[in-house]
Amino acid sequence: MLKEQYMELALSLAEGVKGQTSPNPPVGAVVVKDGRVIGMGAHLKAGEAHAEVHALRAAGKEAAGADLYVTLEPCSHYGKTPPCANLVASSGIKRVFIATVDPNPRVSGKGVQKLESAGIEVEIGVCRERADRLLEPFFHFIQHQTPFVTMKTAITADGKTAAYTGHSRWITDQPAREDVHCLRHEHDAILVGVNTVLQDNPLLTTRLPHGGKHPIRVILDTHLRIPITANVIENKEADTIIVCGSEASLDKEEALIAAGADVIRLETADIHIPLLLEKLGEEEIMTLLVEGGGEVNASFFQEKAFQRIVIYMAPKLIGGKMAPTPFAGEGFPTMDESIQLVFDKVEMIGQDIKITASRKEG
Ligand SMILES: Nc1c(/N=C/[C@H](O)[C@H](O)[C@H](O)COP(=O)(O)O)[nH]c(=O)[nH]c1=O
Ligand SMILES: Nc1c(N[C@@H]2O[C@H](COP(=O)(O)O)[C@@H](O)[C@H]2O)[nH]c(=O)[nH]c1=O
Ligand SMILES: [Zn+2]
Repeated sequence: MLKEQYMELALSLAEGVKGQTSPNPPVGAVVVKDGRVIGMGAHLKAGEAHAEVHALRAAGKEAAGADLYVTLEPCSHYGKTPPCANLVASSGIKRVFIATVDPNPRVSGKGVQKLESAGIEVEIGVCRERADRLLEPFFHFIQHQTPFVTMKTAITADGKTAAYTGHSRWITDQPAREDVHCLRHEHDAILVGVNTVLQDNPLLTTRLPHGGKHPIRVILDTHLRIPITANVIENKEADTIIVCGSEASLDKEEALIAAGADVIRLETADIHIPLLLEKLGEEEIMTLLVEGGGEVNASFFQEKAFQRIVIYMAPKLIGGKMAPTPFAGEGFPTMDESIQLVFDKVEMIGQDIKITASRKEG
């Protein structure tokens, strides 16, 4: 096999653990000797062994003189686990192929230095693009200490999120709705506004045939209008954080805490998105899925406080000038001021179209 094929094996391991390693990155590693894979592994959970440790453990003594393929530069610091670079050096590995380097200031470049000073040949950049794409949320989190935000919206072909009557179930078909649950599984937290809770009374849990991790539920509710009996409060499968403004009723806050929810009371009367994201970053929420409704989407949209957007478009036309749009609020006055996206991927999910786009920086 070619070096790219071994790195792609390591990348598929890393992609397989996406969403479960937060606030650590998803990393995969493969040990190869004389054209045979003799060890492989992925980082499974923050605080546990890193990918290289699992792969080298599987290789055992055979690792001496072998090649290591790893999707992220081996770490060189003592976090919750000892540095991988030292282990790689002491295991007798001859060459290390790295897909991309770790921007974590405690790590970047130091891992490579350690390997090279131990006489190990290092090659950087094998399948770099695919690794950078997978690690984008982690790199964002390390750089900003705020969650990497993905917005998700489901619209009819004429861009509506419901009929003018508010009726919305369903716009997209079962396969696309199941795909949304895969998104939820991959995210540390899911955020909606209290209007969505009042209208849809959603569970916001991950319901997949083969199971899946439930994201923390974050509800933006400036004046604590959420009913104590809401599904997101009564359902205990996932934690629920209610975010309110400084003027919200203290009694209601107490009642919500007594009902098992966490409450984040901001220092400001309104909810400012940048401040909210700092607070969620402090909770070590590395990836956030914003499922709207229109007002909440508009606030992230106005602040350009999202990095990616996933649009599910159904082959339906509902019409109605009063029918809701995914981004309420005032909007921008001219096309020049519109938010520029890059369409990364367009695919069919059953009868629906799934568009994955990144917000163009700058
Ligand atoms: N109405 C549609 C959607 N509507 C999404 C709304 O956020 C709605 O509140 C949640 O889907 C309900 O959450 P839960 O399932 O109870 O956890 N989303 C979609 O992808 N397609 C649609 O047709
Ligand atoms: N998950 C991962 C790495 N993650 C790196 O190590 C940091 C976490 O260290 P710790 O607290 O000890 O788990 C994390 O922020 C990132 O820089 N490095 C690797 O060599 N391989 C791995 O599989
Ligand atoms: Zn490590």
